[in-house]
Amino acid sequence: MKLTDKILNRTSLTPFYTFEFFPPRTEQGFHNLVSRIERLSKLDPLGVSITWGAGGSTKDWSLKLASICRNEHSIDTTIMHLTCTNMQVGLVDDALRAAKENGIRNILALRGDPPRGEEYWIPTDPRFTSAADLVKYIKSTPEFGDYFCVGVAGYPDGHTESTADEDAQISHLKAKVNAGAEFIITQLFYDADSFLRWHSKVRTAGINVPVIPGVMPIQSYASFMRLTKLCGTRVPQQLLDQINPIRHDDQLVKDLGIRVAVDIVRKLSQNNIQGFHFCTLNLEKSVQKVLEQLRWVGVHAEQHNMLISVSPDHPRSFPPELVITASDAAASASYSLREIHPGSGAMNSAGKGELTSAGTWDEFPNGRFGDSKSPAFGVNDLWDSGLGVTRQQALKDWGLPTTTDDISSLFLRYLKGEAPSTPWSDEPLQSESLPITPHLVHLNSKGWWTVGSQPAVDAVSSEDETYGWGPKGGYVFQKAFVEFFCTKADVIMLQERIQNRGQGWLTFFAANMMDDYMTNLTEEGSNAVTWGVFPGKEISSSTIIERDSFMAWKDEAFGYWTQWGLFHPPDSATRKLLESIRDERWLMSIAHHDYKDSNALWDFLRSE
Ligand SMILES: Cc1cc2nc3c(=O)[nH]c(=O)nc-3n(C[C@H](O)[C@H](O)[C@H](O)COP(=O)(O)OP(=O)(O)OC[C@H]3O[C@@H](n4cnc5c(N)ncnc54)[C@H](O)[C@@H]3O)c2cc1C
Ligand SMILES: NC(=O)c1ccc[n+]([C@@H]2O[C@H](COP(=O)([O-])OP(=O)(O)OC[C@H]3O[C@@H](n4cnc5c(N)ncnc54)[C@H](O)[C@@H]3O)[C@@H](O)[C@H]2O)c1
Repeated sequence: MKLTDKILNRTSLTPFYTFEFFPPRTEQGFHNLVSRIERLSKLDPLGVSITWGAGGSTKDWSLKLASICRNEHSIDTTIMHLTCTNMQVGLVDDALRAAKENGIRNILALRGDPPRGEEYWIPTDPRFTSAADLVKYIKSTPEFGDYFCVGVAGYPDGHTESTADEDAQISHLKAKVNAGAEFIITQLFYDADSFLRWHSKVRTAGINVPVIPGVMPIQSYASFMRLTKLCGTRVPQQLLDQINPIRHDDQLVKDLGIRVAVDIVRKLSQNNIQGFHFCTLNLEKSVQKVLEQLRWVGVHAEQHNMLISVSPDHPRSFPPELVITASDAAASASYSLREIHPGSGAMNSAGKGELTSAGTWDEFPNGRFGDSKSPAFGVNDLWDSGLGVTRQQALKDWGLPTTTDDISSLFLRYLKGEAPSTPWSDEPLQSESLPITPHLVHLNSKGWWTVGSQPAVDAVSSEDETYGWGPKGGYVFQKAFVEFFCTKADVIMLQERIQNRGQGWLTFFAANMMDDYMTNLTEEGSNAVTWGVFPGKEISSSTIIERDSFMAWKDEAFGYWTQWGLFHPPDSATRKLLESIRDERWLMSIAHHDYKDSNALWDFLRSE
């Protein structure tokens, strides 16, 4: 069903809400997301939306997920995001056709990555340079025009790239509506007053289609800081003052995130905003809590709904498992660090409290890269926008390498703080890396280009400024690991040394672009390399290195060589170098399990 029809046909005055999901990185994550969406559909969202990886990078998974929502979970209002720039010729039509064949009637029409100029030399569809082009195209193509309800994005805090003032940006939004857009979903924001001011300007400008504000309950300090930066969202000082002192306590951060989302939604709904778009980050607990606290789901919702329904004959009904009692509410008020992994049986248990127990297994860990089975695994940005830098920035920061020594030199400059980033590390080294920096310098000097690492840590306070995470009063542990690109000969040499001299302390994964793979772990082998022990909780592992997560990450890691190369002409020495490295090198991850010996990994790697 078209979203606009669904909005028009509503009888309840309770605001509506939609949930946004992205296609997970791993098959297990995908499978778990499907169950998650099924559970969340019981919260009675008006619809769900599925993001589209930049340039079509997730096209098959986005379509599959949208189709499952529409056809298996009977979420008749499924919105598929679709970007148009940097898409290969024909992909827009293919995607629209596939959506139509699967009964998906709503498209969020987006521009996507900034259009690439000729300098990129890849064949992309020249018809599309902005979202307005896509809206016009859908609406003017007989095959699609009437079938799809088309929405566009709005930016209450302004668009990151735009230098235009607010009025000009609102005129641009109006141009998208004039082109045929029927609803607007907004970018995330955390200043409700500022949103209301922007919204009233939007209405004054004559934009009358539904405007659905994007709300993201904060899930972790790191993802909040990263995503607000990427989206150009202004974070009010008051919120920074609240979150900064608790940033090491994941539980308190999640609780704050729920409170902030509830406050924003409450304020907006008191000011006649009729619907909300929740960015779930593929997690379910926070959104569920927000809706409970607003009393839009649960036993209160029925009372609330009865009170404000337009027609008392048609109150919104809720499935019995969502009707929570006072004791359930008390139990769910405190989160459990318990990891209920899929397959343990808990995922399938139906009935009262189902959402609470089945949905929490991956709330924590939310550490460095989490659990590959989690639908939320590997979320670095919301739509896979890749390197996230402009060509000018890439040239400025990473130069024009033509030899492998130039590459080593970039990595060394990064480690010394002289280069702000590498394609694999968009932020400067974290303070935890300082004690191991000389070792990293040594590895990079010999052409083992490191992309990630951590030092060994033995029972440091969970409140420690550098290493701490999780609730207060706990202790955290880390095994040393390092991940780097090297030659196949290096992988074979290290494999032999690990086997002959590692005394069982070292495990590794290595793979190349073509999925050739080596490890000394068994098929099911898994390494928890970061864990914490907290009062009254089970042990929590926040970083696990295992086959699936490594293989998902290595695809991304090799993809960055390709994306870096695209900044340079095909015949250039730089492009050729980057592509040959991508095609020939391996990515290797080595962990040392003796976390009590902080030098063990580094001594091993230095020994000849
Ligand atoms: C709710 C939401 C969902 C999203 N989902 C995805 C997703 O699934 N996948 C993905 O890759 N990205 C997604 N994005 C990100 C989006 O692709 C980027 O923000 C992109 O940079 C801009 O897309 P747009 O559709 O808003 O572009 P446009 O509306 O085309 O605007 C792009 C830029 O050009 C400026 N501009 C263009 N024409 C004019 C004009 N005539 N006058 C003035 N300014 C102009 C705009 O102000 C803006 O700065 C999403 C964003 C939002 C808010
Ligand atoms: N299963 C896996 O093997 C897997 C899966 C996903 C991600 N990853 C790794 O996780 C990293 C991304 O995780 P994150 O977003 O939490 O990263 P992060 O920013 O937290 O960095 C992780 C750690 O690596 C250090 N680091 C950063 N750049 C480095 C470099 N060039 N050399 C050595 N150390 C460096 C940082 O200081 C930090 O201590 C990737 O770089 C990758 O190494 C691994």
